[in-house]
Parts: sequence; structure tokens; C-alpha cells
Amino acid sequence: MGNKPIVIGIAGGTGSGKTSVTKAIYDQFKGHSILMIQQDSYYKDQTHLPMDERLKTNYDHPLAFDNDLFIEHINQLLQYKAIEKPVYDYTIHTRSSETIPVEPKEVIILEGILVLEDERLRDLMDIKIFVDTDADLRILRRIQRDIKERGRTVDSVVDQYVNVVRPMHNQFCEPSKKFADIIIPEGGQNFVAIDLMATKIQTILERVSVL
Ligand SMILES: Nc1ncnc2c1ncn2[C@@H]1O[C@H](COP(=O)(O)OP(=O)(O)O)[C@@H](O)[C@H]1O
Ligand SMILES: Nc1ccn([C@@H]2O[C@H](COP(=O)(O)O)[C@@H](O)[C@H]2O)c(=O)n1
Repeated sequence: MGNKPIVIGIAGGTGSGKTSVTKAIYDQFKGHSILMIQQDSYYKDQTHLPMDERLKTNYDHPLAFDNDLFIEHINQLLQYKAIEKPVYDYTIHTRSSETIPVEPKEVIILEGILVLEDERLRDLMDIKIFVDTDADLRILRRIQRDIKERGRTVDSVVDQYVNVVRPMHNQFCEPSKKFADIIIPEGGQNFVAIDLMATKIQTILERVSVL
């Protein structure tokens, strides 16, 4: 066990490919001392709100996230304590009633649109990454993904993108790029960047002798 786990933050706009990058890195170390947590798991609980109210929520504003709980959980993991991670369901716009037990690991990857926006989160990170992809590609990817995986229609994705996602991205996500140590263009297919990150993580795991 090391002194404390290493925390890597991976931010980027919706559809930039940050989940793909995170999974590609994570998959290279599956079974070793690494875990990934999506900020989306910490969207605020809205079970008390009716569906029509949930549909009106701005999911791209920093206040949509329960960062207090997110930070509390990261701090627990940094002390090598297990957490009960919330489970988010995009189709009903709220948390499900179950949680997932997560054991502490030496490398913790935090991924989400606004993980670099909150100074308290940034202060917990050892490495900060921003996945940078042009907006036209991001909206095309999001349309395909949200219809296939999140139960949306083309009209609803386009409407949400124009009225909420785009302005919030410009106000909160894009400016957080300046806090990144590393900027990865294009996301999931950038194998050079993924390999570089994997090499770095391998060194960290070798140092704490858990590989
Ligand atoms: N470089 C890429 N080229 C083509 N499609 C990609 C690329 N990176 C990601 N995707 C696809 O785009 C969609 C959004 O990617 P994802 O990694 O979920 O982005 P994010 O987590 O930033 O929203 C997914 O369906 C994914 O398979
Ligand atoms: N109920 C919700 C919650 C979130 N969103 C959108 O998800 C995006 C963040 O996830 P990515 O995987 O795309 O980074 C964010 O832009 C929210 O608009 C949603 O549509 N509904």
C-alpha cells in the first residue's frame, strides 16, 4: 500500500470521448489496483420530484451534481476506506435505490464534464486531463449515444443541446480546460495518449508494488 492513492481527473465536453479514454486506460489494468468513478453517478437525487420537473433540470450546471458527497467519497477512498457509490439512471433522471460497494485502490480515475470545474475536486487530483473534441463531432456522437443508450429522441437531444448543453459547456466546461496538465485531442481513438497514460499508471503501480 502506498502513502495515499493517486487521483487522476478526466474532464471534457459531452461526447468528447472521456468515458472511452477512461475505459481504455482502465481496461489495460483490469484486476489491478485501479478504479474509475463517473461524476454522473453523483447527479443529485431527484426521486422526490415528478418526471415533468426532472425533465426541466439543467444537468450541465455545476449545481446539478452532489459534489459534497462525491468529495466525501473520494476522501474516504484516499484513506483506503470503502464507499457505497450511488447508481444513476439517465432514463428516469435520478438515482436508483441501489448503491455499489467500491473498495479502495491505488489509482482512482474521476471522469465527468465538470470534474475540473470545482476547485475542491481539483485539489484532490494529482493529474488533470481534458479531452478536447470539436463541438460538431461531440453533438453527433451524443445524438447517437443518447438515442441508443439513454432513451432519448433526436428532437429532445437537439433541443437540450441548443438550449442548455452548449451554453453551459461554454460557461463552465470549456473554461476548466485551463486547469488541465494534459489535453487529449479526439478522445477514444487517441491510442498514443492512452498508451502514455497507461505507462504513467504502470509506473505508479510498480512504485507501490501492487502490479
Ligand atoms: N474517437 C472517437 N471516434 C468515434 N466515436 C467515438 C470516439 N470517441 C468516442 N466515441 C463514441 O462517441 C460516444 C460518446 O463517447 P463517450 O466516451 O461516451 O464520451 P463522453 O464520456 O465524453 O460523453 C460513444 O458512443 C463513443 O463510442
Ligand atoms: N438526467 C440526465 C443527466 C445528464 N444528462 C446529460 O449528460 C451529460 C453528461 O454525460 P456525458 O457522458 O455526456 O459526459 C450532460 O451534458 C447532461 O446534459 C442528461 O441528458 N440527462
